[in-house]
Amino acid sequence: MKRAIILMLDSFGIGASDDAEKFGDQGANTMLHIAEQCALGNADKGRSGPLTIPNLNRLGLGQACGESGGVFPPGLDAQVQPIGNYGYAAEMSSGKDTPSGHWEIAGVPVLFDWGYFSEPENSFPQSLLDELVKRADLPGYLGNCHASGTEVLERLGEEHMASGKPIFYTSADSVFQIAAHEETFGLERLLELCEIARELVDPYNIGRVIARPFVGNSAKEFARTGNRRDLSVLPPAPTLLDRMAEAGGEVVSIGKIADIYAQQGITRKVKATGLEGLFDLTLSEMDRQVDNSIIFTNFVDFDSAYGHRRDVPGYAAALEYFDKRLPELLDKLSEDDIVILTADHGCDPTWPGSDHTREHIPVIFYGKNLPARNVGKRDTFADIGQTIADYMKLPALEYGTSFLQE
Ligand SMILES: O=P(O)(O)O[C@H]1O[C@H](CO)[C@@H](O)[C@H]1O
Ligand SMILES: [Mn+2]
Ligand SMILES: [Mn+2]
Repeated sequence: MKRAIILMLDSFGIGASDDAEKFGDQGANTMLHIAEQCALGNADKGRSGPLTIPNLNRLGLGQACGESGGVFPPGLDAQVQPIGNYGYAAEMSSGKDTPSGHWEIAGVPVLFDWGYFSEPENSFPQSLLDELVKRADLPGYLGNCHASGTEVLERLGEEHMASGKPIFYTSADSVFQIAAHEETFGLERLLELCEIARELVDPYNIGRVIARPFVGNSAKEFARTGNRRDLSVLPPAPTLLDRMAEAGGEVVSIGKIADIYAQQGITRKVKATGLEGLFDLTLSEMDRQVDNSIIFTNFVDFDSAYGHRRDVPGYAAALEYFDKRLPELLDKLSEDDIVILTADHGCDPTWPGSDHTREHIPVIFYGKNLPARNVGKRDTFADIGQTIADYMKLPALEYGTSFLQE
């Protein structure tokens, strides 16, 4: 049995890339800064002490982070001999967003520029808003600004409930986000509204419309639910996932993977909420023992619950939880399975603002028969997809170099 299990730790960057300055992110380093804050005793909420991720470190994560940013993350054992292939990759794509990162990993970098709604206030064109109000028969809208998704709920959630006007907001990413109450506005209605918005933002070249349903009765109680939906444009070319599906293999999407690839190349789709649920589902999908398959999980909480919220102890605790469970997953590997641990961009919780950070991502491959080594700096995330394509004996992708051939 031969499978590639891809564990995408959404936003887990390991050091600013050479072009980070262009994004205002020079010096950002999600992993290093979390480890530093933990080592300093500044992340003792709900957890304590140095960042404890021995299993990830054994695969080569500490070394990869050290090589990427020039500083070995404090608290991790620098003497450990990695058992994985480890390195780091820079992004070729123009943006530091989720689809760009995911598609490039699967061999399809985004070489064009996305459209952005860059004005902090009155962010959306009036004609777009008017059309959306008309087509979706809305009493109006709230927001129309750049915002953090949790702050905007605190600020406008109650007014939304009282008026029935949905909350429109965006960020530094190419997104049109719509927050609405699951019960008072209705989940179905929110999803329909997002479908209309998707059509209307196409001419603006916007990567995603995101439905952000929430529940709760007052500003203090509002909580976003697992019913988030990402309506993405199609990847510009076939990805690793399409290659696998065309070759008759199985491609399992766990979490938001299918949404991010706009359902392309996915043969099976399962969902769960939260780190624990996503981890459990990854294990149960592995238990199905389907030969010639890709099992691809997006662990979104690292990004949405901790990175964007600038929550260092939360991010650290999530990494430690993930690390603790990793041996269960490694125990399920057959002789020919490989596990890939990576990310799609950074979201340094010590960085100003609430946006992503332009960073290198970890490139960690582990398989029982894969000799451990340092694969160094990779010039594109696509090296990950190309290496998987090579390992799974799929036709070569257009971008990326397989490090199995080096
Ligand atoms: O602040 P929240 O709603 O989590 O939004 C974040 O999530 C979006 C998609 O990843 C990003 O564009 C960023 O705006
Ligand atoms: Mn992401
Ligand atoms: Mn994000």
